[in-house]
Amino acid sequence: MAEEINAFPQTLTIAGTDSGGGAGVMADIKTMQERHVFSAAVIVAVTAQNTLGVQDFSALSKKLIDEQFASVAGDLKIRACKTGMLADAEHVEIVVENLKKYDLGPLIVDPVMIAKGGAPLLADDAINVVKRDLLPLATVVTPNLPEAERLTEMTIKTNEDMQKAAKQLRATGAKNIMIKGGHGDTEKVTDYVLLADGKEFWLSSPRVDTVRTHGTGDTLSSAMTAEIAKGQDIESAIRVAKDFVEAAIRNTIQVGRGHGPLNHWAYGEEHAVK
Ligand SMILES: Nc1ncnc2c1ncn2[C@@H]1O[C@H](COP(=O)(O)OP(=O)(O)O)[C@@H](O)[C@H]1O
Ligand SMILES: Cc1ncc(COP(=O)(O)OP(=O)(O)O)c(N)n1
Repeated sequence: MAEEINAFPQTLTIAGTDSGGGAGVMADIKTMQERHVFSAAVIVAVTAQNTLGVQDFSALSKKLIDEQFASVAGDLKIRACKTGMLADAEHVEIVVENLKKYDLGPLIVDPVMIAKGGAPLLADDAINVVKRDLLPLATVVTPNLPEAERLTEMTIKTNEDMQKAAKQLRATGAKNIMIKGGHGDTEKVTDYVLLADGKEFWLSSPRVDTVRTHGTGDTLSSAMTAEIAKGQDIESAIRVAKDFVEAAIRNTIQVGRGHGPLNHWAYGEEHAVK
């Protein structure tokens, strides 16, 4: 019997690299591997980065980015994709063009703007381009609190503010919204989800007292992408992703002297059949 070509669930991350291994494409691929999907990558930018900060970065040429999209789309069957660091307005446009050109499945947009150490990973003038051109393509958008504030031009302090911001983000055309509460200072971290059908829910877990939170957003959005590629509905994918990142933060690994990376094995080990 002939084997079905491309039957195995395949995902694509469209993002920047992290030489320190904790965030960006590196966190995405580790997460997707742990969630048992195959992951391809279109590199938009290369960063010189470690747990202490971002020392430098450079975005790739349009030609090389277009060629990466063509190579991936010309061979693999991508069932879900995600975006991360997109650097500037020009590169957001390049990515949008390619997302419209190829069928890469549902799109999860992690609107990465600033690294934990404070380095900007998206130029200020790109924020409007993200809102206008990228968010309308998004199946899910996953801003953290500062990103949601920039995208909505709102101050977000309360649960009601999160609900209001999510509604405003839905008006951009993004279908499902998850506002992440990692940057708050409450005892519990609470994320807010507003689904396309109007259903809303909160995901709350104890705040882990650690500085080792480098790549949390990447890990969450990659786990979500993987579950969607396997055919899970959006709500289930979001819930698995939250549990996955929570286990990865809670089961600290000692790597680096600053904002250390997560433990991408943790969820798998906690859920292993013994
Ligand atoms: N200290 C923490 N303890 C537990 N969960 C956290 C912690 N920090 C972040 N999270 C969770 O990690 C995920 C990513 O959130 P966040 O850190 O806000 O995103 P980003 O990495 O994009 O800044 C969210 O689900 C959030 O609730
Ligand atoms: C190359 C690259 N992409 C994304 C990020 C930001 O990752 P995130 O998950 O938001 O984690 P922190 O930077 O907040 O730790 C990055 N640093 N580098």
